[in-house]
Amino acid sequence: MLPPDARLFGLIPAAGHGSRMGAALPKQYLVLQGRTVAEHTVSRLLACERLVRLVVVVAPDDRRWPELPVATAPRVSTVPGGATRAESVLAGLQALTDAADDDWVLVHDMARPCLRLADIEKLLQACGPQGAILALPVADTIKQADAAGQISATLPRSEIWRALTPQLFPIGALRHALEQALSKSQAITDEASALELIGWRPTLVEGHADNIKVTWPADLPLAGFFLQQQHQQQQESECWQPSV
Ligand SMILES: Nc1ccn([C@@H]2O[C@H](COP(=O)(O)OP(=O)(O)OP(=O)(O)O)[C@@H](O)[C@H]2O)c(=O)n1
Ligand SMILES: C[C@](O)(CO)[C@H](O)COP(=O)(O)O
Repeated sequence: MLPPDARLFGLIPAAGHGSRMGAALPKQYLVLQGRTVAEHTVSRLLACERLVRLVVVVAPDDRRWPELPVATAPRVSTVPGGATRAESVLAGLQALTDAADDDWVLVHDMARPCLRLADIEKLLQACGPQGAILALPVADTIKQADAAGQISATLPRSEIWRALTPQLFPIGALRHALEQALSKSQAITDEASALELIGWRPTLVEGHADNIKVTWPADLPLAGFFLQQQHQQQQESECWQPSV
């Protein structure tokens, strides 16, 4: 469990340009259910009342972010990102000047707008001393491919999980691990892999399958469906009255 006396900060890497989406604007500014992906995602994190404040890491040439209502939320601030996700996350950590090394940070992709508050709370509760990440066990059989696109191995499915975000770590440890990985030009695609490189073994916490990362064009209508489904479920639960 997150240490009761530790403060919790949020960090959203949002400095990417969404090349795989191939849209006319960065995917975090595409609209789903009447709001941008960015507004959905930031709102999901701000729903966590334990979050002291939230740093959003934006592209240095981002002119859209300041136009969003969430940009003026009291707990939100921004910092320019870098050329890679890891550099952007490190820039966000360096902006947490009011945080101590033993405070904790929740890193969540701006591209994951369907995150549930219940999953954030589950992560905070299940977190071990070496951090934790939301993840999903895989249902399909996993094949490893060779350079020619042919099967080179079938991996043990019971040991395979798909990493999601948020990913939760002590701020000092994450900053050190990212600095180490970047100084050695080690390719890392999530925060946990940087900690693994310094020998940490973060805890895997099962999340929900609707916490998808909007990456490809086909992900957009799916994320829209999940947002609509979650909104409907919330309305039904608010209207539900226990029978006396
Ligand atoms: N230099 C970068 C690259 C990515 N990200 C962020 O990291 C998250 C996950 O990255 P990804 O889905 O790859 O986003 P993009 O890099 O924008 O997408 P693509 O790789 O298709 O260009 C996104 O919220 C993205 O904005 C970032 O902050 N800084
Ligand atoms: C962090 C992540 O979402 C875990 O699956 C993923 O690694 C991000 O990868 P991306 O290439 O930065 O989208």
